[in-house]
Amino acid sequence: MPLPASPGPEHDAFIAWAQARGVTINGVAPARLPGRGLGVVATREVKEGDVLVSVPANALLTIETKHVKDAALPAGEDSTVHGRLAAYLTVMHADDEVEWDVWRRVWPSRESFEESMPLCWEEREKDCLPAPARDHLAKQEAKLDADWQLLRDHLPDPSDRRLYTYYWMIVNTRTFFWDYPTSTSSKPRAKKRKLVPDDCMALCPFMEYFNHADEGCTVAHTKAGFTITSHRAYSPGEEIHVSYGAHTNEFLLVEYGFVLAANKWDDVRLDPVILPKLNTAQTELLRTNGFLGDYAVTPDECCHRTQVAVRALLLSKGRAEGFLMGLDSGEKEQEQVDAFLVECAEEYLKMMAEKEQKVERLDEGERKSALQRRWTQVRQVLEGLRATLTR
Ligand SMILES: C[S@@+](CC[C@H](N)C(=O)[O-])C[C@H]1O[C@@H](n2cnc3c(N)ncnc32)[C@H](O)[C@@H]1O
Repeated sequence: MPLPASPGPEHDAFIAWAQARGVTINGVAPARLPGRGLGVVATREVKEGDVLVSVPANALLTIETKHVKDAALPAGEDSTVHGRLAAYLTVMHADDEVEWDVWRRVWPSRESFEESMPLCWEEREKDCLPAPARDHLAKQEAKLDADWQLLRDHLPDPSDRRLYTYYWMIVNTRTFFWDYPTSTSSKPRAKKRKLVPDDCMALCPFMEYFNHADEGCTVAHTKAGFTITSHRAYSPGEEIHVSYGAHTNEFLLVEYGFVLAANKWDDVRLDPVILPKLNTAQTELLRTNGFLGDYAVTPDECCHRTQVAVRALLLSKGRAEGFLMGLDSGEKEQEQVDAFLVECAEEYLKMMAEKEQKVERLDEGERKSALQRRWTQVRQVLEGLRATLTR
């Protein structure tokens, strides 16, 4: 594979700046990749176990970084790391002197986020998302709104929600999990603070160039900083990924603005057809046992939660409980359960036809293509499942 050209002088300047801060880059470089913005490719033969990138803790941008602390943003209980980092970036937006100016010059534009991220879509476009993605988006909107309400008065323009949203998405899509927030302070033995996982965030120079795949290089961190180590061999010119986590395509669409063509973690949730069928007692049985919702299916199988929910619908409370508690293998009624699941798949296929028509009426562009891709995948999963269960 030919080696790609540098994506531009701003990237060369950023890499030189990062290296001067102790970032090591070994056998990889950023490149422009169709449909994925920038990504990382191998510049030589890479072997499994090669350390490709290392980033020292003092090169990270976290809420412990001195100039972030100096911004003196509210740090009370309700203030999230996500919100504060986004506020810091917003405060610095018009400051040309900021030391990391060269870094933000390699970030995607506001316009490109606004195309890809459902958070910025119009209501009629959001309405075309599958229900579980729409629910996830509502939670994300609530988080953004809480951060915005808490921090807006500390920003240069408290009415510019659009700019704050841009930096909030930068933090959302470009940070790595970092739970040693005090390691950049002068106290090396400082205890690890207890943070909720959502709040363990650091912007990591260069590492953020890596795109996601369902399997990728190993990302590790210690108090000293991060390393990215190859999990397999790569040829020169080949794209190298990290995995952002075991995420479904609907999670990726809402959190990162894309869906993967091949994703071993993907599934379709049957919630929109199963939940409305449950009566109060069935709902209660499932809720009290932690089985309400998230009824995942793939073309080959239905998850245990789905098996439990269908038994709650079809069997007596006692028998459903027996299965739920693992006292009954459930084999006796498996055929009945499978037939019911085929009906659910068919109902979903009928229901989604209406959504697909709505998608067709949207303007051409990235948003419509992402929705079309997702609904095609949903259809393939449901048709595959129907074929498996009627075989
Ligand atoms: C950490 S950044 C990766 C670098 C980014 N592509 C860029 O141009 O700077 C994460 C963003 O990259 C894009 N991305 C990551 N993995 C992708 C993939 N497999 N396919 C398409 N876009 C991807 C999404 O826009 C995501 O929000």
